[in-house]
Amino acid sequence: MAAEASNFLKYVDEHEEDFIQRLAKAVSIPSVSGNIGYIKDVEAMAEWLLQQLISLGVKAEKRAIGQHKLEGKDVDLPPVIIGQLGNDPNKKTLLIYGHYDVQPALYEDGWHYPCFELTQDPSGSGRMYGRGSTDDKGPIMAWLNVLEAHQKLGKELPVNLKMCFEGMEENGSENLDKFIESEKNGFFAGADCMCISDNYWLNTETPCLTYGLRGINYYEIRVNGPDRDLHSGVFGGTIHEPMTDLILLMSKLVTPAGEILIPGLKDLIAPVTDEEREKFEAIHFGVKDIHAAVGGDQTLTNDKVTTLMGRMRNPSLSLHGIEGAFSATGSKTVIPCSVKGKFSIRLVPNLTIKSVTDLVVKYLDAEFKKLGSKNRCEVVLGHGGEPWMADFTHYSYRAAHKATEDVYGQAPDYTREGGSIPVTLDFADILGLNVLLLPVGRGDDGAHSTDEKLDRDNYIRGTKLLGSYMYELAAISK
Ligand SMILES: C[C@H](N)C(=O)N[C@@H](Cc1c[nH]cn1)C(=O)O
Ligand SMILES: [Zn+2]
Ligand SMILES: [Zn+2]
Repeated sequence: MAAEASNFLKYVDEHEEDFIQRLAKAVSIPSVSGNIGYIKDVEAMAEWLLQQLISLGVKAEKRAIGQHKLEGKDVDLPPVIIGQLGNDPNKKTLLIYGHYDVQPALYEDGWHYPCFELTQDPSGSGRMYGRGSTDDKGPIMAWLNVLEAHQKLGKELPVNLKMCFEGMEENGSENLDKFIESEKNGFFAGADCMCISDNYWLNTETPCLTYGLRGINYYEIRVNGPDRDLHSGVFGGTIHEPMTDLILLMSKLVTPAGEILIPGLKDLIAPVTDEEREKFEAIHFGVKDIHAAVGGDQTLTNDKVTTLMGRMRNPSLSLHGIEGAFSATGSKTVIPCSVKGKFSIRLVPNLTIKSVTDLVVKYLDAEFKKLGSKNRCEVVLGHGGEPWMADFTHYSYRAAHKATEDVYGQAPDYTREGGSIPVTLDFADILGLNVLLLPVGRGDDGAHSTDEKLDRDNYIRGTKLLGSYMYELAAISK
C-alpha cells in the first residue's frame, strides 16, 4: 500500500457514519430518469451533487445536453455534471464517470423497505437498502468520500481528477456521446485513463475488475387496433385483438431455455477462443452464487462455465412487460385497443445495434404477416448500445489489481459484466482511453430489483478501494 494513503484510510474508518449519511441523502432523492413525474427530482439530484462537488473543492458545473421525448412530451435531458480537481502536469489525469439517475421503484413491486429511504437491516447484517444504493449512487458517494477525506486532511489528490456524472444512464444516455465528442479537445483533453464504478462483483466474496460489457438493444413491438378499449363480452370473438397478436409475437422471440429464436443472430457471434474460456474457468464462482442472488434455483444449467458464458459471453433476450395491458388486481374484462410489448437483447461481440435490429425487424414483420391480423404492428428500437472490451493488461488495471490486494487482501477476479453501460464504448472510442470498471457492490445487491442494497462494508471498503486505486495509479509506471 502506498504509504501516503495511510491517513486517508484512517480518515475513512473514522467517518463511516458521515459517509452513510451522505448516501442516505442521495438515496432520498428519487431521481428516476424514465418517468415524467420524477423530472424535478432528477434536477434536484443534479443540483445536490453539483453543490456537494463544489463544497469539496471541485471546479464543477452543470451542462445542458438538449431535449428528448419522455412519455410523449419534449423535455430537457438531465444535465451532465463535469468537474475537475487538480491540474498538475507532473501527475496522471484520471477521468471518472457515474450516473445519478436510478431505475423506477414502487413499494407495491414487493419491497420490504421504503424504496427511497436508506434503511439499515435491523438484524445488523450491514445491508443498507434503497433504490440507487448500489446502482449507482453508492459508488458516486464513495468517490465524494475520497474527496472529502483529502480536503479535510489538507492533502492533494495523488492524481488530477476529471469527473463526468450523467442522469440518463438508465434510459440510454441520450446525447452523452455528442457531449463527449464536443468536449473531446475541451474538458476531456489530457485524460490518461478512465475508471467507471457502476457494476458489481460476481459473488458476495470476491472483488473483481471488469474488462467487458454486453451491449443492449431495447425494443418495443407496438400493436394498434380499434380506436378505443372494448368490452370483451360485446366485441370478443368479432375482432382481431391487439394483445393476442402481441403475445403470439413475443412468444416467438425466445424459448424457456433461453434460446433466441431470431434467425441469423447466432451466426453473427464471434467464436469463443481458448483464452476466453480459460479466463472464465479461473473465476471464483458457482451457480450457488446465482441461486443466492436471485433467491431461487432457477439457473438454466449447473455448469459454471456455461452459466458464466450465459451471462457474459452470449447474447440473451428478456421480455420485460406490456404497456397498455390490464395489470391491476381485479377482473377487468377489457380488450386493450393498443399495446406495446417491451423486450431487450444483450449484445456480445460481433453483434451490432444495426445488424441485430435488421434481423429483429425482418423476423417480427414476417411473423406478424403470418397472423393475418388487421391490426397494425410496428417494431421500434428504443435505445441501443454496442458491446465493449478493454485491454486488462493496461497499467490502470495493474494499479486496480494492486489496490484490491491492498484493501481486500486478495487478488481480484477478472470478469465481464452481463449488464450494459453503453457510454463506456463512447468514452473509449471517442477519447481513445483505456476504461477500467471497478465495482464497489456485491453480486447479490439486487440492482434494478426490489430491495436493492449496498453492504456497509462494501461501501466503506469501496471508498478505500477507489482512493487506493488513485495512489497505485500515481505510483505505477505506464
Ligand atoms: C450495469 C449498469 N449499472 C446498468 O444497470 N446498466 C443498465 C443500462 C440500461 C440500459 N437500458 C436501461 N438501462 C442495464 O444494463 O440494464
Ligand atoms: Zn442500472
Ligand atoms: Zn448503473
